[in-house]
Amino acid sequence: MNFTDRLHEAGKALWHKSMVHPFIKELQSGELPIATFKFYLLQDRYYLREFSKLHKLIAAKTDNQEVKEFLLAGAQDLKDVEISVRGHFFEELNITASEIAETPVAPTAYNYVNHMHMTLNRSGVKPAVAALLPCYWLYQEIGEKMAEKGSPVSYYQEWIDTYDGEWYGANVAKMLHLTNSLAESATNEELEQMQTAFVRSSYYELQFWQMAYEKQDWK
Ligand SMILES: Cc1ncc(CN)c(N)n1
Repeated sequence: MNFTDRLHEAGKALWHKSMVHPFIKELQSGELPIATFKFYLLQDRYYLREFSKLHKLIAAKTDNQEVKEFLLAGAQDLKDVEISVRGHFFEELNITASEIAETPVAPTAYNYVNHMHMTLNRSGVKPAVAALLPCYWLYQEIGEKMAEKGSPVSYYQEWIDTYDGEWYGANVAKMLHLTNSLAESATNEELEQMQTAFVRSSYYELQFWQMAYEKQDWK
């Protein structure tokens, strides 16, 4: 059993709740209000930028050349592909620069990002890499599942396609490989910290849909 199989098992119940969350169900059926999708995109813009920065921060802290190279390439890839696909959504959905500037980060997006920074600062590289993993892996599972039926709304279909493609799958495979190779040299305490970080990120992935669904604010 790979270490990532153990992680998958630990996150399974939370991942299932993500799969059946109304945000995902309605994205698939096409019933999700565009305003809810826009809210998600605005919060995810903040998230993806921080996620890309985290790749660089973790890369700066590791001596493992393979991990460093993948994280630096991953940070660039996020900008070139996922963030740029989102830029295209922003144009098509008329999300203006002032709308972006005036949108405060919502509590869950803020907490999720803080959790990853905290994991890196308190527990180091191995748990921090495990904290990044659900972002890659859960979206691949959701994208593949949703691609079986597709969505009648073109924006939603485009969103699904991002996570069902070859490029995305190759990055997930690489992240799984790196996590397993880091786990091989980890102490039991580090393995526990990796699992905790993975489960907490899985929790925040679930909360992220809910945040968008209820357009969460600080009130
Ligand atoms: C919150 C979140 N998690 C995961 C992904 C997919 N990389 C994303 N765009 N946003």
